[in-house]
Amino acid sequence: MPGIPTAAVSRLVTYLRILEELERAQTLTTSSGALAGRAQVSAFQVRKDLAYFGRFGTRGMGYTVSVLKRELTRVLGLNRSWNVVIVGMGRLGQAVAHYPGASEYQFGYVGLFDVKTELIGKHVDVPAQREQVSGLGQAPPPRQLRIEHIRDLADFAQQQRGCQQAIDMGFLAVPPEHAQSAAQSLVEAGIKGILNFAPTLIQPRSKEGGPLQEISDEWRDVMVENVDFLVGMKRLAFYMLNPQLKDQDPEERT
Ligand SMILES: NC(=O)c1ccc[n+]([C@@H]2O[C@H](COP(=O)([O-])OP(=O)(O)OC[C@H]3O[C@@H](n4cnc5c(N)ncnc54)[C@H](O)[C@@H]3O)[C@@H](O)[C@H]2O)c1
Repeated sequence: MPGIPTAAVSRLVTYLRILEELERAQTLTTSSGALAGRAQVSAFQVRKDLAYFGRFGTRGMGYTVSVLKRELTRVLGLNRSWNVVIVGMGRLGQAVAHYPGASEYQFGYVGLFDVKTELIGKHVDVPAQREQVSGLGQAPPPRQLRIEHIRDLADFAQQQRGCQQAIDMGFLAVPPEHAQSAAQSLVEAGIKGILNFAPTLIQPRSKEGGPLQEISDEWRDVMVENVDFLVGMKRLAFYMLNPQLKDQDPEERT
């Protein structure tokens, strides 16, 4: 598959959300025009984004909502479960742990880590993982997880692998000055996906003695996604002051 623009993948998430709303409203079919209207992009853009992954509709007939929803769920990898640990159980870590939305997409918290003595051993309610992606069933009651010390992460990850429950992702919710070392702990524990909430860039470690761009083995294939709501606020401020500069990306024009 050729490289796919990040913006296209973000839009797929938006289309999936729209399809879920359509399904809740018991709408059976939709079209690229209708999806485009709700997603505020062009119909051409919707067709182009979907075409990266295959053919989902019938020309002139549009899309069956349930089929397109199922296909986008599959394309986005949301039809399988993802085991997640949260590193940093301060204000943000606790809020993320409690938020039930992630479990609707099979993101299940399996471990919570921190360094603060007063937090270690504390139990935190996390949402139970849903068996089905449909999100229509009754939410199961929450589970409790114990906050562990970050130095126990590698052993914990190994135990998880031993029972076929390998950790897929780590959510990094530590202060920026600790983000790099916490990311290193995740990577040394064999975790390949990092969702970094700290306002700092995580740098892959280079091979010892090698050139800077030569990534060390444990960092190979590690994916880092940065999440920062302040980026959205700054962009909003810019466009509020410069509304005439708000335009679609060139690739979004029909
Ligand atoms: N992306 C966003 O939109 C967004 C929003 C809010 C906060 N943040 C960022 O998220 C991070 C956390 O914010 P907060 O308000 O929860 O901070 P906080 O101080 O309440 O919590 C941080 C926690 O990380 C722990 N910690 C420090 N070093 C650690 C390590 N090496 N391993 C494990 N745990 C460690 C601390 O003991 C503390 O409990 C900050 O970097 C903040 O800037 C991002």
